[in-house]
Amino acid sequence: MSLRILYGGTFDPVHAGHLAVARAARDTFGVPVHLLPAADPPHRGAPGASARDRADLLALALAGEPGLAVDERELHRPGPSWTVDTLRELRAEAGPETPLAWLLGADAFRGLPSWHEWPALAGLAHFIVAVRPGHETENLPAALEAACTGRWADSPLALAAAPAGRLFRLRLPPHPASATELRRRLAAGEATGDWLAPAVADEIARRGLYRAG
Ligand SMILES: Nc1ncnc2c1ncn2[C@@H]1O[C@H](COP(=O)(O)OP(=O)(O)OP(=O)(O)O)[C@@H](O)[C@H]1O
Ligand SMILES: O=C(O)c1ccc[n+]([C@@H]2O[C@H](COP(=O)([O-])O)[C@@H](O)[C@H]2O)c1
Repeated sequence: MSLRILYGGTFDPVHAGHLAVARAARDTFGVPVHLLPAADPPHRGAPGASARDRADLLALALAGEPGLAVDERELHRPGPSWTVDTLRELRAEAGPETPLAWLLGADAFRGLPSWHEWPALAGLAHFIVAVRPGHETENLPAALEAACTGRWADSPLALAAAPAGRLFRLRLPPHPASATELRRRLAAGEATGDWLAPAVADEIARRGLYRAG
């Protein structure tokens, strides 16, 4: 059974760094990547745009991109969008043998021990960790280092060969885009350069999103 890659995020808004990570995973593993906007993202304040707006912008960013698709399942579940719940849902649909992988940036990965029911995660999926400027995938916090020992895979093939429990470092040219910086620029009326897809920038302006006050 082929690997299914899931890429969760707040996507507030989706930017060129997200797209670079999703494309690199698609091309490295040769399978589609499903992007899941978090309705009520845990461990952070309320997003600057509604879940509906963020999901719509994500769909615009992915239009015409082969092998990248939006999965809105977290928008249909009340309460915090815990990843463990999403993975349990996906595991129930896919069955016990299908390899599942959760894709995330190195900054999010370092925070994994604070995630809801984090010891259960490795039994549900692999983790694919994308490089991000300023965030190492080495020298991990002790609890995470202990949980990762012996699980790092050198080849993408290792993830297709087991349903869950392995880790893979996704190498790509580090991309500096950040949604926090984008929201600041949008609120200040500053140029956003090439961090936003043109259709996304147009729709943000049309809906009046991320304006100051
Ligand atoms: N430039 C980037 N390079 C690598 N990974 C990234 C990059 N931007 C975001 N990610 C990863 O994508 C996922 C979703 O990120 P998120 O939507 O929180 O974007 P963000 O730019 O980190 O936003 P914010 O500044 O609001 O925290 C996370 O796993 C994050 O680590
Ligand atoms: O389940 C958790 O406890 C948890 C804690 C922090 C982040 N996450 C998920 O990790 C993904 C990236 O989060 P963020 O905040 O960097 O956009 C997104 O899908 C979040 O729902 C999940």
